[in-house]
Amino acid sequence: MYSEYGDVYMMSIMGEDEYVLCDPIAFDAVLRREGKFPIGASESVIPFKEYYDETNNTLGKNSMSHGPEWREWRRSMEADMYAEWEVYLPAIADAASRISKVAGYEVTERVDNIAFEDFLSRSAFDMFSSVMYGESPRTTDSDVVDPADLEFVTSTQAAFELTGRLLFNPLEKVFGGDIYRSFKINMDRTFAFGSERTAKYISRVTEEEQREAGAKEDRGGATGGGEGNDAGNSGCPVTAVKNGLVGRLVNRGRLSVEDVQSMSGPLLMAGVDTTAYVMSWLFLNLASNPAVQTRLAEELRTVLDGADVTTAKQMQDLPYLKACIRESHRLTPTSAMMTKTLHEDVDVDVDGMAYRIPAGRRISLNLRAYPMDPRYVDDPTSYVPERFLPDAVRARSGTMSGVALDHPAFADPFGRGKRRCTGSNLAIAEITVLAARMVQDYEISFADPKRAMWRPRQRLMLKADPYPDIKLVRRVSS
Ligand code: HEM
Repeated sequence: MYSEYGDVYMMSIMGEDEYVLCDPIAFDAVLRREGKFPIGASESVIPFKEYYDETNNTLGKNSMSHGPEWREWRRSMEADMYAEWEVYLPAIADAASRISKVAGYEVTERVDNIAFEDFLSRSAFDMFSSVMYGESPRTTDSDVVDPADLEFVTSTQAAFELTGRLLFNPLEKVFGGDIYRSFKINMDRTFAFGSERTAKYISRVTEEEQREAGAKEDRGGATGGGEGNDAGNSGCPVTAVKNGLVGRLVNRGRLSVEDVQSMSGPLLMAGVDTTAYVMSWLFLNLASNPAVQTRLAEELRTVLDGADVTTAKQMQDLPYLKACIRESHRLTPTSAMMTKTLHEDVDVDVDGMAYRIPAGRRISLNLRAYPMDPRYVDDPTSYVPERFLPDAVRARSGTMSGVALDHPAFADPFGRGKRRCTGSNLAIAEITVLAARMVQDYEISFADPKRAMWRPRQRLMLKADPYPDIKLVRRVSS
């Protein structure tokens, strides 16, 4: 569309006309007008919105609204989601290390092997659960996996996939078709699982605390009133839940235990397959480009020398890994658009022409236009992480290439402004830690290079279809 119509055009997506801008600087004018209670991109995912209405999930409804109730919902968890990197990195690193230990066997060696794409969904679930509950459920290890956890992974995967299909076939719901029925079953399972897991976790740690307190009392050392408990004195009954996001949310005292339970399903839903899709493109790009992988393995060896990434400093010291992730987003983003809807009309200037975009009309920034334009980007269809190394970025600063490659709108897949993804730091940490571990441990390639062909397919996010079979071979040095 961009090459045919230029910097601004209109198109109809999901039955609604929307403006599409290609210039990120013009899109900045939209962002500046988003106001105090911006409309979130998630609000256009109608199947979720309707599901929350039907199941009377108040926090779910708040998350998909744009008034004071949305802000309160967001504030109730933001501080814990955007916590210091070091808070969650060790748990993520532990999960990633367990994942990588079994990856070669599970994906390549076992007769009944796990498709790499599914392995990544399980990996994302293991890492995110480690963040939520302080320990990994190890769904990537077929010897120890709990079938209930596996059912969760399959249900979210299905719900995610079916949401995409429903978006493009809204009549499915009207006529109560199979896609809608299946979507509902999988959403119910996902949410029941999240709530139940969280309840179990909270009661387990509460019991542990009571046992510890009892033991202290027996030794005559009990002080009472929760004193000496670094989980805080919020008045919350679950003072012992120190580990993990769930514990931090409960202990902050803005949400009740029941609130956290009802948020767990939606958070797992928002945090698992999104991350898996981004990782699936990254590993696909690495498998397609062995020279890049070799250079990355060399950087990891030099900086980490076999260790896991557990500190923010280590993350900073891996510019090539960062560039690989950044280049993967440029070449194969999980969504081709960043979308906003404003409460008021906005005037946008593009090439000296003024466009008035009415309130309530969707406006998108095309993430594939400038970053793939050969006038601004050399060899745009190739995967070249070197273009995102600090020297290259500095050299093009102030040029159109700098805009096309380095404008913040193109930096990552998490959106911008007040509705930016609350899980962005967690997702970046998970992707970085797992990629660092896997590339240190394995050479990642296609099982059958001749048959490794795919096309991007639009569901809720863009995915490679069919996802090629991946082969993992242990690196000699590891
Ligand atoms: C790589 C993985 C992820 C991607 C690509 C992603 C992408 C996005 C995008 C594009 C938005 C909409 C932003 C907007 O409205 O402008 C969003 C919102 C959101 N994301 Fe993520 N996300 C990811 C991981 C996560 C994780 C791990 C969580 C953690 C639970 C999470 C929780 C949320 C929530 C709660 C919102 C709603 C924020 C709001 O409306 O105020 N996401 N995400």
